[in-house]
Amino acid sequence: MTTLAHYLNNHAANPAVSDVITTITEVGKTISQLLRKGALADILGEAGNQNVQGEDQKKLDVLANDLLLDALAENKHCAGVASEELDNATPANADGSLLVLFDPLDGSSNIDINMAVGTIFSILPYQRQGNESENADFLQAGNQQLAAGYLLYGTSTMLALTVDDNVLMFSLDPDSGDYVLIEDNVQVDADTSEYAINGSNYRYWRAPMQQYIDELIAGKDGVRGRNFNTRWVAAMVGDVHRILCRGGLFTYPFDTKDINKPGKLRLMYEANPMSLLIERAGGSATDAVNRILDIEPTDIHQRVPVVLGSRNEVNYVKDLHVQHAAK
Ligand SMILES: O=P(O)(O)OC[C@H]1O[C@](O)(COP(=O)(O)O)[C@@H](O)[C@@H]1O
Ligand SMILES: [Mg+2]
Ligand SMILES: [Mg+2]
Repeated sequence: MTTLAHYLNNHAANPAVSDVITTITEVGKTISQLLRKGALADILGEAGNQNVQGEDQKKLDVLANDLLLDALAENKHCAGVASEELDNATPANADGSLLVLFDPLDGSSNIDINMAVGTIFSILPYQRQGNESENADFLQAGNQQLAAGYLLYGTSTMLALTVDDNVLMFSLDPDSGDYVLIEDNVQVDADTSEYAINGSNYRYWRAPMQQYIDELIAGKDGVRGRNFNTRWVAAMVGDVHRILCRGGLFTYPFDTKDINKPGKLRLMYEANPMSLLIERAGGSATDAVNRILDIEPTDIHQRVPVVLGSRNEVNYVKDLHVQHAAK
């Protein structure tokens, strides 16, 4: 049996990165325990505030954010954190060599209905050690990430982690409190017949995305010549986890529902970490055309359209977008 602690001590290259991963995953245990208690822990419902993005915060969004913030402030390697729930990045230890970004609670609309939620994290190098970190320090492309992953609080708690080019899956043993390695070198199938999208936004999508979904719905009677199946967890962690387990395509595409939001998902603490996991597992991650990991960020909370998963299917979507642009 290989535990996360054993793996990080014996196989991971960067001890500072390992230490920060340990801090995040320890907080994950606390969040997991709170979720198991559910309503009995008074963690459900609204917090009564909005975050910087104008979204109503749930109690658990705030709680998970505070737990991560407090724990990372104590970690000497962490120079600063940026979070979905914080207006600006918060400096931690000026001598730290790492910056940590997180979505403390992904899938907030699932909290109150006892469905899967998660925590997504990304670790970047900090270049200006000895100074207090600020927003600009975080504005690095996703290809600079040193490690990334998510905790999925589902029927069991799982950790998907990418570090040193490897993608690993761990399961939290509730008895021992250890994350136990269940899969090394996770790979995503290149082909799939399963896709995830919030179809209620159809009328707001661009023509190539509408065409793509029309083709999938036509199934064996259309140009694709085979049937496709829809799955939608309403938490990106859940949908990406399914893709790491059995392939698939996940998209939250560009839409015109709100002209101020060119996509729902956030680049720095949702799309980038998930893209690193998916690419390292042999899949693809794009904004429909461009590689997400090469996007140069301009804002820690910027949004981006996301199309990721099995690479032949992601390429199919990209080709449709390129063809439409050439018309
Ligand atoms: O409400 P919708 O349109 O189904 O959107 C669901 C998407 O929004 C998100 O919940 C956004 O994340 P947060 O819950 O962290 O804001 C994604 O995880 C998920 O894929
Ligand atoms: Mg999220
Ligand atoms: Mg969130």
